[in-house]
Amino acid sequence: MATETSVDYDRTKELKQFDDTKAGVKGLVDAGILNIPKIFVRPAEDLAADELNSGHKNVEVPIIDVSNVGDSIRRQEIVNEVKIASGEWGFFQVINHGIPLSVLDEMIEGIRLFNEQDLELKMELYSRDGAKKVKFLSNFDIYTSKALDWKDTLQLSLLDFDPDPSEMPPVCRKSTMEYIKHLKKLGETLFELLSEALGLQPDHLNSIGCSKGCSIVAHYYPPCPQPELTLGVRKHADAGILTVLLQNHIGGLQVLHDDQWFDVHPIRGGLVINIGDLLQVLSNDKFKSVKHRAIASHVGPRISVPCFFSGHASLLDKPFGPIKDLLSEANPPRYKEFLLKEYLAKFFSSSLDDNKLPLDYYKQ
Ligand SMILES: O=C(O)CCC(=O)C(=O)O
Ligand SMILES: [Fe+2]
Repeated sequence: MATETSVDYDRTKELKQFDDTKAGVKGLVDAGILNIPKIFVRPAEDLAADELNSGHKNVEVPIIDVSNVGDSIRRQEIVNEVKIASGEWGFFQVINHGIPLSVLDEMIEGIRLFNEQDLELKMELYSRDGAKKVKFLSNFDIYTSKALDWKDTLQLSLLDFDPDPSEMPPVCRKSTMEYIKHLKKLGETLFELLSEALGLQPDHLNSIGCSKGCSIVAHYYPPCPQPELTLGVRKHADAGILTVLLQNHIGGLQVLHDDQWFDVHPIRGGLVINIGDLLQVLSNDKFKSVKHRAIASHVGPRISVPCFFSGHASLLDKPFGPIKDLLSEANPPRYKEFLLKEYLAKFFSSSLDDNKLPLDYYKQ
């Protein structure tokens, strides 16, 4: 018992020392470390378990070409592809979605510049304050996780998709504002397609507020000297409604499908879309929120910019559960109704390592 306490104490101290630098993982790499600190090393049993199910390569996460989505025949085909991908994989990539390549490239470049600017400027934003709309940090669950992830994050909460530009970090302000404008439109299109894929009116998910608010969580994964000992992001499912993820060319995102990890290969100009826990609930399990992770790598930086659509703030106090129009005697609700604010509080107070997901509390 005494030993356990002293081990815990040392770990807590190390975590705090790392946190206090406010320099994140990039700070470690800039200092020239050759061995990753212990706080990033995954438990031996997790490392061993990975050996069993790595690397099935001959099947790809579905790629959906959404050009001509306004053409009624093509739209039906796209809706069908979205339905199959959302039900079987929980993941797909979209291409020809209408966001110009220059906007995507500049968004990634803005995040690179943010992370590579003078440390003093980044440190000013380093915070764990949940109320802050713009903040920089490493590992949101730093003090509760089994091992830290090899990444730093810039978090931007965009309630109503209408941020005040002056709150954005200057170095990525213009690129982010431009990207957000396009993202809002793409979000609405995706929620239309997903509504149709569920057999609902096209505006159903938009009209309940699904596309009305999001958080952009831009990750910067520095090159890692011992990538086999850690991860970029641990295995988890996304807690929101829908995630739209932009990534640079490095790769590393993997999806769990049939108990195997599959790489999500970066496609230039493509965006990765995945169903979050809340859309699994809304769809009464027709769509799957699937576990995924990002591996660490000797090469980098990898940059990824997930946008988590989590709905309009007005949803927070209303009962949330499977969409009533989808329910019948043959398809009874698989979740009891809950309040989104309670669900989110559960998510943010737990760690990505927790076996019991917030969603499990409401399963019936
Ligand atoms: O960086 C990635 O590709 C994945 C990030 C992710 O899954 C997350 O932030 O929830
Ligand atoms: Fe995720």
